[in-house]
Amino acid sequence: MELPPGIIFLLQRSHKIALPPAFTYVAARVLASDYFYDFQLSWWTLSAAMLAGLPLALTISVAWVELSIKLDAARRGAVMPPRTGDWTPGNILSLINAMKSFSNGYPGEMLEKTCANINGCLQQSYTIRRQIITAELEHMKAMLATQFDVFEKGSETRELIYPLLGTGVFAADGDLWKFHRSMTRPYFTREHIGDFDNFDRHAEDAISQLKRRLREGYPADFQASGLPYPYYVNAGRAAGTKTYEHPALRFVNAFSEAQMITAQRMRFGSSWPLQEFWYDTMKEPMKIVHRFGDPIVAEAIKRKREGRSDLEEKDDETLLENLVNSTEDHITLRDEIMSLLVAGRDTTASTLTFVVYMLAEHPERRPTYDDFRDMKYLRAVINETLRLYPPVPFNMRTPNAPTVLPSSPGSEDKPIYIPAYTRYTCFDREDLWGPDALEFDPDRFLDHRLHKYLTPNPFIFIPFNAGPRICLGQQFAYHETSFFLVKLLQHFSDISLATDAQPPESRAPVEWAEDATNPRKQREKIRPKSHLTMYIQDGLWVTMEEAKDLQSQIFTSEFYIF
Ligand code: HEM
Repeated sequence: MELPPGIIFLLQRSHKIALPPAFTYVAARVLASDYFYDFQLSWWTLSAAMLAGLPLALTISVAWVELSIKLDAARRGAVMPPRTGDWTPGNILSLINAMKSFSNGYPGEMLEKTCANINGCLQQSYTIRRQIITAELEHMKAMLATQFDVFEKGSETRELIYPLLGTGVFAADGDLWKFHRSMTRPYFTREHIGDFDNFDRHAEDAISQLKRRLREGYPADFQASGLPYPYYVNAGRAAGTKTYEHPALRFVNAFSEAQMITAQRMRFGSSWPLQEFWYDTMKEPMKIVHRFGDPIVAEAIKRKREGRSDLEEKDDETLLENLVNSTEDHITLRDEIMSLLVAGRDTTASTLTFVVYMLAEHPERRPTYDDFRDMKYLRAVINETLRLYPPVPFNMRTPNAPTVLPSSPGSEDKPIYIPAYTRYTCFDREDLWGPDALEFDPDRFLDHRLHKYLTPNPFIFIPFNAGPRICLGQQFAYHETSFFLVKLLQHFSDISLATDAQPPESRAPVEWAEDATNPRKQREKIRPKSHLTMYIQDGLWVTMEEAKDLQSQIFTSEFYIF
């Protein structure tokens, strides 16, 4: 029998919970002995003292940690970042607003406002868990590159991600991370990331599905797999009838659900079992995920053992076939594939979805046939979309030892002391990108603005991260995204949003359009959301006109220039 998560959580901490009352009890008995003072406590007083023991011990241990942090910071000539999160009425209100903003607000807005107010870096500790949030580029640089060995993913992240991704490359640190990275890297050769036949097969399939749906006279959800019908069509169907029930789609839905739960757990940290006290909500979705994935992994191992291969050339090798060359361990392979699915599938899907959204909203910015000849403009369109809608919108690190980061505006030129650390990504800041930072304008990656803002300050644009843990699939992602977009624009001449097909609860709230303080939010037609990656709530519904004449074949060797 398996115990519920909440009970396991309490049992694991039972010694810590039981120790203070036990200590109080033993102390009372000792004091009550003849040897000491024969100091008798009534049963009620003793019970009250035992109950008070736990909060008292907690308070003493928090005060002790605070004191040692202060002393260590002073010893290093550093200061702590300004603090929010004490239980004052104003802060409680802002905590409630932050929680509301998470479910209903504009993504990142709360953090952006907070960071703008504090002008750099702050610590937040509403519970005994401390987070440090920063908008300082120098801090990001230190964390991702110059102090890479100190800033790890950390054991808490590992524990939270484990049910979804096991020990795969994403959550691993140290030697395990090196092992996973070196196991995965060989796939990203020029031959594989430029395997256009593979891209072509999938692009053709997606485009023919889109055409089929559009020819039926319905808008299509560009973000979804399996192309659902608009909500108003489904509403007319008998209850319980599903548009599709393909095993791959059940896998996709279960995988998304598991990512949502993981993101939710990351908000609570290691105390997540208190939220899911009686039932582990990951169980069901992960059963479906593994039921779909396990036979595929098992088959790849079997084929390797039997020495079978249908491959005509090594370039045709799939990622899994490549990974099997490094290990035949089922769980390691499964973990790696899961990690690469989150890393590679959802991020590129997110990029493509938001590019199509931007193309629908900015028809004047659509790349033309001539732009394809020189792929620079297409790349600028992709980069501009990544800037405004980064598929990995936030990131976290935990230092494996106390450390200091460079000073920030509020720290009087003193370094910032870091006992634990979180970073967040800020790609649309006017102080970093200029007064038009909130506009969609791919030219900023091509004209004088490139040299003015990005060239001297490369850390203002890190959608793929930076340093030793930089995204392994960056070039693959650019190739795949560019190839698909070129193909899409060959087949469709016009893209428009079909906002009426967007389920009402996922349309951009009316208040957004009225918020004159944020022109970007004012213009938004969809609701951007994020679990581990960014997505559009309930999909991106579009109509597209089929091009009269298919644009001529344009894939030349220039494509390899990236
Ligand atoms: C536009 C698409 C993509 C974006 C924006 C993106 C972004 C990122 C980011 C921000 C990270 C760092 C995550 C962290 O530190 O926690 C990362 C890591 C990674 N990405 Fe990507 N990625 C994309 C596509 C891909 C693709 C297509 C693949 C593979 C097929 C891939 C494979 C990886 C891997 C293996 C890592 C882990 C690297 C490590 O920890 O050493 N990514 N990616």
